[in-house]
Amino acid sequence: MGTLTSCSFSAVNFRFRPNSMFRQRIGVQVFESRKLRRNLCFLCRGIISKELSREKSFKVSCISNGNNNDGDYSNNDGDIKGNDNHNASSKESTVTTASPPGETVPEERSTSNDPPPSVSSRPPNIAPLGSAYSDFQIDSFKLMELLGPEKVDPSDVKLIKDKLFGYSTFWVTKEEPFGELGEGILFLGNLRGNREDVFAKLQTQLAEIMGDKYNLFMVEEPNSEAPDPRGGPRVSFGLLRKEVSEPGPTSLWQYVIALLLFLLTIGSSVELGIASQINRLPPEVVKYFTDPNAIEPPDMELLYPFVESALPLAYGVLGVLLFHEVGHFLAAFPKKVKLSIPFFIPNITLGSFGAITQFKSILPDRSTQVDVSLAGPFAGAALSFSMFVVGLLLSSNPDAAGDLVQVPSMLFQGSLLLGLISRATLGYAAMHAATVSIHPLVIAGWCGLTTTAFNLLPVGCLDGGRAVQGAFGKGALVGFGLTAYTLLGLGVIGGPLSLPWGFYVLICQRTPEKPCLNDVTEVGTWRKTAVTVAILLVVLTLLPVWDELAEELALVLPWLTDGELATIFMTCKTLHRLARPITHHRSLDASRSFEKFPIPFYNSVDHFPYAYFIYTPFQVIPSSTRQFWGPNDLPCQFGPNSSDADFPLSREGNGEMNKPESSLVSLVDESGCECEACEKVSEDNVIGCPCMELDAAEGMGIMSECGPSCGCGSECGNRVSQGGIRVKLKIVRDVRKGWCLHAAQSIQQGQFICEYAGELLTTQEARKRQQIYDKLASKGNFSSALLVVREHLPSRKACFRINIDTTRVGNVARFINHSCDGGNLSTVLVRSSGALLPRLCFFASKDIEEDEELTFSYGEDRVRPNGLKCFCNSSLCFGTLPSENT
Ligand SMILES: C[S@@+](CC[C@H](N)C(=O)[O-])C[C@H]1O[C@@H](n2cnc3c(N)ncnc32)[C@H](O)[C@@H]1O
Repeated sequence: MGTLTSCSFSAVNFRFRPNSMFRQRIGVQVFESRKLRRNLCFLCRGIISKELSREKSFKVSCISNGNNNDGDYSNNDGDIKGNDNHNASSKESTVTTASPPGETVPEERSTSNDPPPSVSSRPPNIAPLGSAYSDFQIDSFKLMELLGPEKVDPSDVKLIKDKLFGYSTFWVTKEEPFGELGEGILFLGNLRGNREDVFAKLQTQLAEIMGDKYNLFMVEEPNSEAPDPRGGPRVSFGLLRKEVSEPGPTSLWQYVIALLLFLLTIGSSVELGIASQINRLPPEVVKYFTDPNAIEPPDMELLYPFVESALPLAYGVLGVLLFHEVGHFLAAFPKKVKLSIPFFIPNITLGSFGAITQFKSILPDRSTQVDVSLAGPFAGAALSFSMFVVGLLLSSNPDAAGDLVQVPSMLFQGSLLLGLISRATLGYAAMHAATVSIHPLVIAGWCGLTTTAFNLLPVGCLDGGRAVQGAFGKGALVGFGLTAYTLLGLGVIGGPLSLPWGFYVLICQRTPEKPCLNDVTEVGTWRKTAVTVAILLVVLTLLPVWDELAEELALVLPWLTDGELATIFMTCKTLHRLARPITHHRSLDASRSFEKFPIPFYNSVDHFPYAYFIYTPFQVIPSSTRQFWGPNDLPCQFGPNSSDADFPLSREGNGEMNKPESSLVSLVDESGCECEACEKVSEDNVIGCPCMELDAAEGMGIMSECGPSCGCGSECGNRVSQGGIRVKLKIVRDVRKGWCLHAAQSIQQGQFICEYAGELLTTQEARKRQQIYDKLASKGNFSSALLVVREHLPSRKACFRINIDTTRVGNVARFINHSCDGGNLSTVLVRSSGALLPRLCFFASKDIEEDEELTFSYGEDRVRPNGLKCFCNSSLCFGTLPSENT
């Protein structure tokens, strides 16, 4: 975020200066090269400059090998001259400075009569393939010279040495090349006063002598063997042309790119806002987001209704970006440091990775470098942290309940610092549930703080890298940078974003910042402290809670729905590894150990490992509960083997189920049966309800069992359907019908199979749900299991209607498919004495072989003209599945 750089985008200022001799020979190539350069993208410019740099260093090494005495051409001042000119200019740039009395001059300095390589560079005269090759080689060198950045004028060097430096300021003893491509001059020598005072004086005098032509840098003397006698490092002064050392203006197409990136960042921020509402999104969209290969891309119009509610989060993310950039600009303005427009980097996980902002002028000193670098992230972090804390407070405020979104609580384990703050605010219990409801501001703040932390990593020209370079020097940055890269590479910090971020930095932000004008004066203690604290906070923010995470995951994962588990699966390798055994375990027993025998899933046709639903062995009232479904050996205190107090649906020791009997009465439509025939019966007071015949036609038997009002216990022989499933079953995936219930053993005619257990709904709720199910089923990939049972009162004047929905909460009966010939199961309405409501149970209507599919007839009516296609394969198949008006 708001990362400042002058490296990646800095255009090297090249000037074409052909003289007559070369104008004709290389004019075309130069023109082509310049044209090419204009067409290069701004990222490629860096590469080009590196290529030139390599060429340059080769050239310099040739000179140092002693091939500098008889070159054919010279370009001391950047122009191409003949031999004589070369000699003349060589003389011009020769160091003739005499050492003042008493001053020690190193031997190699005092004998330095050769001009510095940057001033008198020339091509080698090796011509192994003859003169043509030699000409070609020389042309290449000259071409590079011509394309290279403009050098310091030798006449100016002489003037500066004569007028600028002296006994009272700095006594020059040697000159060396300076700058990325050796285009400047570095004056080495002895300091004659306080370095800051001398530097200020030299800068003022330089402006007087040369005007605005050059920048003067104060840098540490390279390879100095001893410190300065006045304390601190020995210094030297570098001279660079202004147009070479300062980045060029922002071009039109850079504005265009910045605009495009900004629009993309708005898009990615809105996308983050939509993704944060994962619990509200249509299931097919969630499935597609979590596993894009699993299903066809859903209609993205489905997301339109979520855009509006995504905006607050998007505004939060964009607000942090804005604060960050404003922070940089506010710190840069008083110091007259110019900044470029920000190039925002969109990112779908955080909304944005921040921005790349270029320095458009040389920084005056290292303190300014620290201040401008830290101001952006500090401003962004201040806003992010405020949003984060306010969001956490709103998360436990009942008035804001409507705005909350649910996220897996384990996501808070992704950051040690933010996780601890969240736990302190939301409480231990909330953070240890499977999901936690939070205000979108928490997500915006979290993303802002994470992005800020990433940008404060001490690497290259990220904000953190530049702050470390300013506070502790370039050497320290190398050490910090290597550590940060290693931690990112190993995934120790940054979680799933560590690699994308590492690549982003390597590609766009790896080069350290250029030196400041005064690159020697150290920053004060408080600035060093601020940088150190910032780096510490970065590590604490990006460090996940590994030990605790593993412990938490063991508790949390089995409680997640399949969609949530799939999301976790995709997040990172560790979570993938931890989620895999849960998925495997789920495919082993659909009943979550509630039944006597495990009921496994088998799928050889597609990739679905199991069907997700909440298991209930008996009828229940609708509730938004969560269910443990993972390996039993996990350290979980809420599993199926736990006490009833912990888990309301657990099996009692005697095999009986806890049934919420008393509340079931309210679910019955007390107005009686609302079917047309029954209504007629009530009005006309005619005895005999045609519904009765309908039930008889459906072949539904009625059976009485002992129940709560009987004195007998659970061992009584007249409680066949109350002891749970006693036959081995399995669930097999079929390519056309979806999941199917099969016998995993041979079953005799008349044997009890299972109850049709699920949620008991009011008729109003049943109708509402059926509408939703029909809509989802019409789009494919959805199977509903809502059954309506009508029972007539003995008076025959009315009938009760019971709606059992096993789609979301149910038992294995939800996998029994329809067969037009009635299948091999019969449905029986079982009434237990003392129980208010009957239960729908399945018995084998014929002998069933092992592996045979268990089916029954869903009914005879087909009221919908375009009903779902039936694949029962029976000779009586009607072609479509039965349907009636719910
Ligand atoms: C109670 S569920 C049965 C389990 C379902 N097959 C599953 O995968 O969850 C009823 C749904 O199964 C499918 N189904 C049941 N019997 C079928 C049949 N004979 N042909 C095609 N689909 C059938 C329909 O999608 C129906 O809505």
